[in-house]
Amino acid sequence: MDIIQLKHINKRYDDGFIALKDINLKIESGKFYSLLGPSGSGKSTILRIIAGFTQPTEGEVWFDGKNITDLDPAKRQINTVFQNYALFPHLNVFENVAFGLKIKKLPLSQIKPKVKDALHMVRLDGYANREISELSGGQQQRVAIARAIVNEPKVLLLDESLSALDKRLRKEMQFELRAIQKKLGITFIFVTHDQEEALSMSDEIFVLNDGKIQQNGSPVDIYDEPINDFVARFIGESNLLPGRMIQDYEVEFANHHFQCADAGMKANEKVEVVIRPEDLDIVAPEKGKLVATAQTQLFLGDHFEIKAIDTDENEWLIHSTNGCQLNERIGLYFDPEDIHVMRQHESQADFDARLESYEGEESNDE
Ligand SMILES: Nc1ncnc2c1ncn2[C@@H]1O[C@H](COP(=O)(O)OP(=O)(O)OP(=O)(O)O)[C@@H](O)[C@H]1O
Repeated sequence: MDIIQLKHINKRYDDGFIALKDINLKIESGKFYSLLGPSGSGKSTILRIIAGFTQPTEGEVWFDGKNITDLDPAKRQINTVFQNYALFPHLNVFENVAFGLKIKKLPLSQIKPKVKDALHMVRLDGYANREISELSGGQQQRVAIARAIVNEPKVLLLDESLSALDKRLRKEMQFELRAIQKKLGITFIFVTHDQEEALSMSDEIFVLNDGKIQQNGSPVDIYDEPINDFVARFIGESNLLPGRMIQDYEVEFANHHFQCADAGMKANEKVEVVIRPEDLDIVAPEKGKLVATAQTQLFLGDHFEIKAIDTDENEWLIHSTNGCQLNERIGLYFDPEDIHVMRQHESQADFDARLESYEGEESNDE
């Protein structure tokens, strides 16, 4: 069931800047979503519109079957965890978590067990009397989550809320957040510009750029079938080459013809081809689909990262468990289903039309 729906949301800020352009999205209950995009793409604006802190210029926000576009943020069953956690430094852990319940004038006899449960959920049993300044970054993050979940929201919004943590702690909190979401069974909407974070945590990702949703789908869909070159470049590393459709299931690039898994484009249509670095294997030159010369090689612990130039002068990035010698002639091997074909140089209007038909197909599938 959809818990949140944004319908044709546009946002123009007071200075005339258009931050969101016709945003439509559906959020189901009980799932983990990410809004993923570069800085300035409009992620936080979407979150603030869902929370009610920012009003859309046009469009509607629906929650649980009701239009809540004009509803006061405090009356929405939605809580937000901000990037800086916004904890009260002069209050201890218990008081921070209890704050919202006290505002609601709940008696202490009801507040106490609720705070205890929330602290247990984020594995901070026994920390109730600690001062905020006596906590690590990860613990502060967990207090902020406890403070949000103690209100029993149906949706929790998290705005870049792991970005202040160091890399190791961030990884730990990614697992923890996912575990908390599963345990609570409520919807999380997580804003991040980190594609690895979004891929590893989410049931579904919305990729944003320039105030528009570029693609939405499961992490695997988005990684394996990027809809345009922005998504292909933004999500993971890619080899992107210009090509041409010969016929269904046959494409030309790097001056060769290849079998591929794509159909439905016109013969001769210009396309862009994506092959992920980990889908390339290094083989003997006579066994390769292309022949290339290795230029650089880095050992990254569990694989080699190799750059090579093929006989048509295209540069390739390869992630392989086999290394090679510099300047060695190598064969590059890939399967037809590892070739992802996208239309080339689409105008914005063509892109929008295709996105619309793609979204139409998705809703037909439901
Ligand atoms: N109050 C405002 N007035 C004018 N422009 C704004 C305002 N708030 C945000 N913007 C602009 O709207 C665009 C989207 O901002 P938003 O904060 O939603 O992006 P974001 O994707 O969350 O970026 P970041 O990852 O840097 O937080 C940016 O270009 C930003 O400068």
